[in-house]
Amino acid sequence: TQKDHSDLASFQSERVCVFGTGDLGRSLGLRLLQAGYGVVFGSRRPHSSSSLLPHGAQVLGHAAAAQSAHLIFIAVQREHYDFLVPLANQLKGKVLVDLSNNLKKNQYPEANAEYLQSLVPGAEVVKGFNTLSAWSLQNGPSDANRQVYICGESVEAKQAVIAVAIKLGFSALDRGFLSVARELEDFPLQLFPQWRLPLRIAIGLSAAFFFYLLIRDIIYAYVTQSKDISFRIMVSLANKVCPIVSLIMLSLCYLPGVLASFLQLYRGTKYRRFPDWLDRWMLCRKQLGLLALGFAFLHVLYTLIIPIRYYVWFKNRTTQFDMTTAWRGDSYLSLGILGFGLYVLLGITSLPSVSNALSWREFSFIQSKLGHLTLLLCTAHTYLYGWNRFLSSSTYKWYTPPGYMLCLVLPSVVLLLKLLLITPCVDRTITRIRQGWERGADQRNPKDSQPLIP
Ligand SMILES: NC(=O)C1=CN([C@@H]2O[C@H](COP(=O)(O)OP(=O)(O)OC[C@H]3O[C@@H](n4cnc5c(N)ncnc54)[C@H](OP(=O)(O)O)[C@@H]3O)[C@@H](O)[C@H]2O)C=CC1
Ligand SMILES: [Cu+2]
Repeated sequence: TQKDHSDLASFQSERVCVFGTGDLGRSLGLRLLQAGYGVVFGSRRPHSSSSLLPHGAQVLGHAAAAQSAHLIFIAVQREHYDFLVPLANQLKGKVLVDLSNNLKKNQYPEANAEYLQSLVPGAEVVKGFNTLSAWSLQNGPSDANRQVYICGESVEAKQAVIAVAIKLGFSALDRGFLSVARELEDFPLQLFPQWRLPLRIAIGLSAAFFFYLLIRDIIYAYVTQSKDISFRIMVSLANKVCPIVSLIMLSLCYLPGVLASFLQLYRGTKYRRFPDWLDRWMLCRKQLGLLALGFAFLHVLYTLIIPIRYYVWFKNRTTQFDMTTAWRGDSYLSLGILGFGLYVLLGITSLPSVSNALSWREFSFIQSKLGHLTLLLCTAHTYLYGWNRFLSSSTYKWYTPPGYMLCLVLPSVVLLLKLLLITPCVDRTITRIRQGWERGADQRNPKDSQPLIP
């Protein structure tokens, strides 16, 4: 008869339950049906449910739906979770998958999944799938969106959820116990976390140098000589800000490594953690470097358009050709080009797909040796530029270039420190420290030789 027939059908395909018939519930139900699962929706109004529900799914009240499956996806906002409390009996021993996200970080004292577990202590709560969107679920997993993260206390419950995820075409990563849920709930809210500090530095430096140069070059000229050269803001000023910020950020990218080496040298051991600020700084070196590359790129573009500018074309002067100036001008341009070429190489090798193909030694050769060489070339390029500009020009006074000198201090310091580090005797000591051969460390305190950072 009819009933036997439907029982047989449900016996063949494993049944999964979805609470909530909203956007996410419907998309998830559709994917589950397509993957060959039987889907039972649990809804507050099972009889007046919308026509949007995927074809082939059953809709029941929450209690009845819960009894029909072992695995229940909770596609309902956290605010409404208390409807589950009266269902405690039906939910006993079931696996509840918490899919929920919050609108902002630390919106609630405990993670949504932990809250759910406290409401329904008899069930096994698994956090997961919350990094997907309803939209991507409907379209099926794409390359960029294949990974789902799960966590929970019970291994069996997680296994059951992972099996479903794999059948839906995702790869699931078990992140551990339910205490990780908060971290998973923060994932969708993250906004370029490693980029935040480098971006702030870039914006801060750009703004500072922009206003400094605005006052120094344009307002100063206007006040003292009542000369209006405000048009220079667009290209000349931008083309000063870009290389300055780029050079400083490149130095900031190499400074922490140098500082870390000196710290190890001073402490005489590698078995102690770096201070927090240094750790954080080391972790955003890649972003600092890439932003520096971006500014260098802008500087190149701005420089390339100089010959087609009206202003340059207009003051097409005819003076005596000076060989020395020509040499100096060409060398500084050439150094800039070489520096930029290496800069681009550094940027390319920092891409995960490229750096994965390099051995550790190749990677550190490029990022450290060639990196410092890049810094050296760019610094030399800047020095030569200044020499051309200030020393050989009669219109400039000795006090003209403080802004320019300012941006040279940092790279020069980094390079000098690096030079000190690669002198043979210091280098040998550092190698000894890094290989863990410390003077009598084992005799002093055996614990000293236990690495703190595994
Ligand atoms: N939409 C998305 O792309 C994603 C959503 N999520 C999470 O999934 C959850 C659901 O999101 P979404 O589907 O977009 O939300 P919707 O508002 O579209 O749907 C929520 C559903 O929950 C049910 N519901 C609402 N109020 C109550 C209540 N008081 N008691 C019981 N059930 C109720 C309703 O189903 P019914 O009327 O059938 O009872 C409703 O359709 C949220 O926690 C969200 O953070 C996570 C990742 C992505
Ligand atoms: Cu330059």
